[in-house]
Amino acid sequence: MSQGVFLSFEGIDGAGKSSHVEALAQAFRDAGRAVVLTREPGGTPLAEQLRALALNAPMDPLTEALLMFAARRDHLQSVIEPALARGDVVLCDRFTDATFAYQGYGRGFDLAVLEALERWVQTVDALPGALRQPDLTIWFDVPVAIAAQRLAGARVPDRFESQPQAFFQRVADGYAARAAAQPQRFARIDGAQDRDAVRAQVLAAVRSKGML
Ligand SMILES: Nc1ncnc2c1ncn2[C@@H]1O[C@H](COP(=O)(O)OP(=O)(O)O)[C@@H](O)[C@H]1O
Ligand SMILES: Cc1cn([C@H]2C[C@H](O)[C@@H](COP(=O)(O)OP(=O)(O)O)O2)c(=O)[nH]c1=O
Repeated sequence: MSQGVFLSFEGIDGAGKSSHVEALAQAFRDAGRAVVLTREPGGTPLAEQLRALALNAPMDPLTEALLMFAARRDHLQSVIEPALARGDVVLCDRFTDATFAYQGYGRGFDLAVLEALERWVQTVDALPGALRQPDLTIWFDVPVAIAAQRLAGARVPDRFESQPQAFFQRVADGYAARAAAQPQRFARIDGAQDRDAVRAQVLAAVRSKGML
């Protein structure tokens, strides 16, 4: 049986990540792997309900962080852990780095509290003494102005997408800080390139880790 693989995709809104998750899923399927394509917040019926609240209802930063982690716990227990136990490839559009980047750096919420919640939520039976983390995080790094340009007119903005560029600059700085702190887990993609170049860079990053 193959070993389970857990990949997450991160970046500010409009960075272009969602456009590439499906292409990568197909590459894994072509290589004979079973793929679970999922997203956060969301990925289970309960977590999708929490997503709708988190993205649309006004709330304070602690409530927002708790909803993100509540959704994550359900998602881990119901979808991600069973998939990894089966040996599947899990491709997750955002994971905990998004909580640090958006709630922590973007909203200015206490990073130590987020770390405590992360410990509670990502402690799983399969990993005694360790936390569940992605094996690889594909980080789409794009200047804030380019991401805003891509989003303009593309869809109706939610509570996050309607934030000012200064918010997204803090979120982007948050991703950069996390990537610098854990360089072995992050693959930085230059998301300002055209789609074909971005796709090639994503595939190369995954191949260089021996996952494909
Ligand atoms: N490399 C790219 N160049 C130009 N536009 C892009 C590129 N990648 C995605 N887009 C467009 O930018 C918008 C946001 O892309 P999306 O994949 O939804 O971003 P995200 O999931 O990171 O928010 C979409 O309209 C998409 O078609
Ligand atoms: C997972 C997660 C997402 N978010 C935000 C980032 C995005 O603005 C939003 C939804 O993410 P996403 O699914 O990437 O949005 P879209 O499909 O519209 O591109 O939720 C957080 O603030 N914290 C989190 O922990």
